[in-house]
Amino acid sequence: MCLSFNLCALPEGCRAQYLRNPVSNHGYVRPGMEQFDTTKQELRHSYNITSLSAAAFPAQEDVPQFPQHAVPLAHDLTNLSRVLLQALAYAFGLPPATLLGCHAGMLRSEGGNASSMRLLYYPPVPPEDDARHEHHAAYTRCGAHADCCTFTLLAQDSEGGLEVKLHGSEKWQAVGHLPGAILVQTGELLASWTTNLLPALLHRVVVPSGAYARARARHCVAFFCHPDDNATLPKFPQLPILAPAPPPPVFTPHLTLHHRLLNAAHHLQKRFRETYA
Ligand SMILES: O=C(O)CCC(=O)C(=O)O
Ligand SMILES: [Fe+2]
Repeated sequence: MCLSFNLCALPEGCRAQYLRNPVSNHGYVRPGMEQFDTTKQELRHSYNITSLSAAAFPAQEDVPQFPQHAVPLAHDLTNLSRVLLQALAYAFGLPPATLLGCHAGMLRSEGGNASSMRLLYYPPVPPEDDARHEHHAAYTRCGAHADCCTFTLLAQDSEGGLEVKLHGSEKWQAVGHLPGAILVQTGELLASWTTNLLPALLHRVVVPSGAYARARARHCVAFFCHPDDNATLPKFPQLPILAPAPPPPVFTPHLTLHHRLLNAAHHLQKRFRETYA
């Protein structure tokens, strides 16, 4: 969990060599490079991992033991995703390997699959800004969005701030910390495939109120499970137990894209253009 912090502690010039590659999506994302809420400053550092090859990681002298910690974690989260993909197929009455087959390339060196693991580090809110901006309006940690993937696995520390808006609700609800728990967030592709029977989960990370909490950093690991670029989307049966289908979501800035979705890779590239400066 501290890998992203250790990376952020490096001098700016040193960090620059690890900046995110816009084609592969691999690398360091500094605050401001990726913006979900353009009305606020988003205080977030991230290291996106889309390749597990040794050359893809920060040098040992810059961040000791980076691959030794990150690679096993990435394998664990990939394997957990595989279990969930089979469970999803089972729940929808599809042959168990149907979804696995569409996600065969997760974090494989050959490419052709956009899955990624993100090590997120949210720095403390600087005290001088704290005093200047009343009501904490100028900063947020992560603006509201839904993830553009099949689903996301999220492991957060105990600092708090993650909030979700459940389908059909107008209310943001805090996600509490359960030690060892992994939150599964439905993504836009799953919503599209299931014609919104499993709507994409809107979420955000707010800066907590209270000087003590605001002066503390937050860490999180997210794994974005994506289908293979060339995957043929499976047709999900409309199961009677899940009927009636819910109405289309109220706030879905990106949902209309699904109706003219050519494939998952096109959709993702469009989202990257929208969120990365
Ligand atoms: O830090 C978190 O809890 C959420 C991060 C997130 O939503 C994202 O990176 O897409
Ligand atoms: Fe997200």
